[in-house]
Amino acid sequence: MKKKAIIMDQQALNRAITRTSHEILENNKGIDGVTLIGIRRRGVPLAHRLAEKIESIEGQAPLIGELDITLYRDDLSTIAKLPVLNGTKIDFDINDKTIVLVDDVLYTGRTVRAALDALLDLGRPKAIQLMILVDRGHRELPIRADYVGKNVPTSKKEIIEVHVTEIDGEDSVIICEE
Ligand SMILES: O=P(O)(O)OC[C@H]1O[C@H](OP(=O)(O)OP(=O)(O)O)[C@H](O)[C@@H]1O
Ligand SMILES: O=c1cc[nH]c(=O)[nH]1
Repeated sequence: MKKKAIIMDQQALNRAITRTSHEILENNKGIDGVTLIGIRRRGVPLAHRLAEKIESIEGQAPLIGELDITLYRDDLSTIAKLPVLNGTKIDFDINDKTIVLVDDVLYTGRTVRAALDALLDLGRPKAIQLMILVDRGHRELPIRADYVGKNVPTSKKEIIEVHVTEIDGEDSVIICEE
């Protein structure tokens, strides 16, 4: 994979978090009953950043959970023989909550579909919304994001790499090509 271009630096990523935090608040008329659930791995630090920003704007922090969707991917058989659901941490009742799912990249939509399955096994939320840092197109399922950090038109040969300080030591979004 050759690095082609940096499409978001730390400042751009921060601005996207700030804007989408405002959009989440505006759309839900505040944060009462709203929870953020990050999809592992990089959706989790992004959910924490949104929660911090929302708290700084609203004076109230939303509850945060983490979802590991390994068991629910529809390409599971190609990933591992004995997969384990090892990282789901949702310490609150999701019934009747508005859940904002958070992930770094939206591509085919299969990860989000799996996340919806995983969540609906845990209860009956009032609504589920989707925040994505980078929407690169090429959907294979009828899924769209409610809040988008940046739309990046891509070819299928390209790859979007999201780096976050908490996991990768820096904040950046890079487009790579074969
Ligand atoms: O819309 P999709 O086609 O499902 O692609 C999007 C997913 O792909 C990436 O995860 P990946 O499975 O590559 O693992 P990673 O999180 O370890 O990078 C990314 O973090 C999204 O969760
Ligand atoms: O380009 C892509 C596609 C799926 N997941 C990623 O992280 N990047």
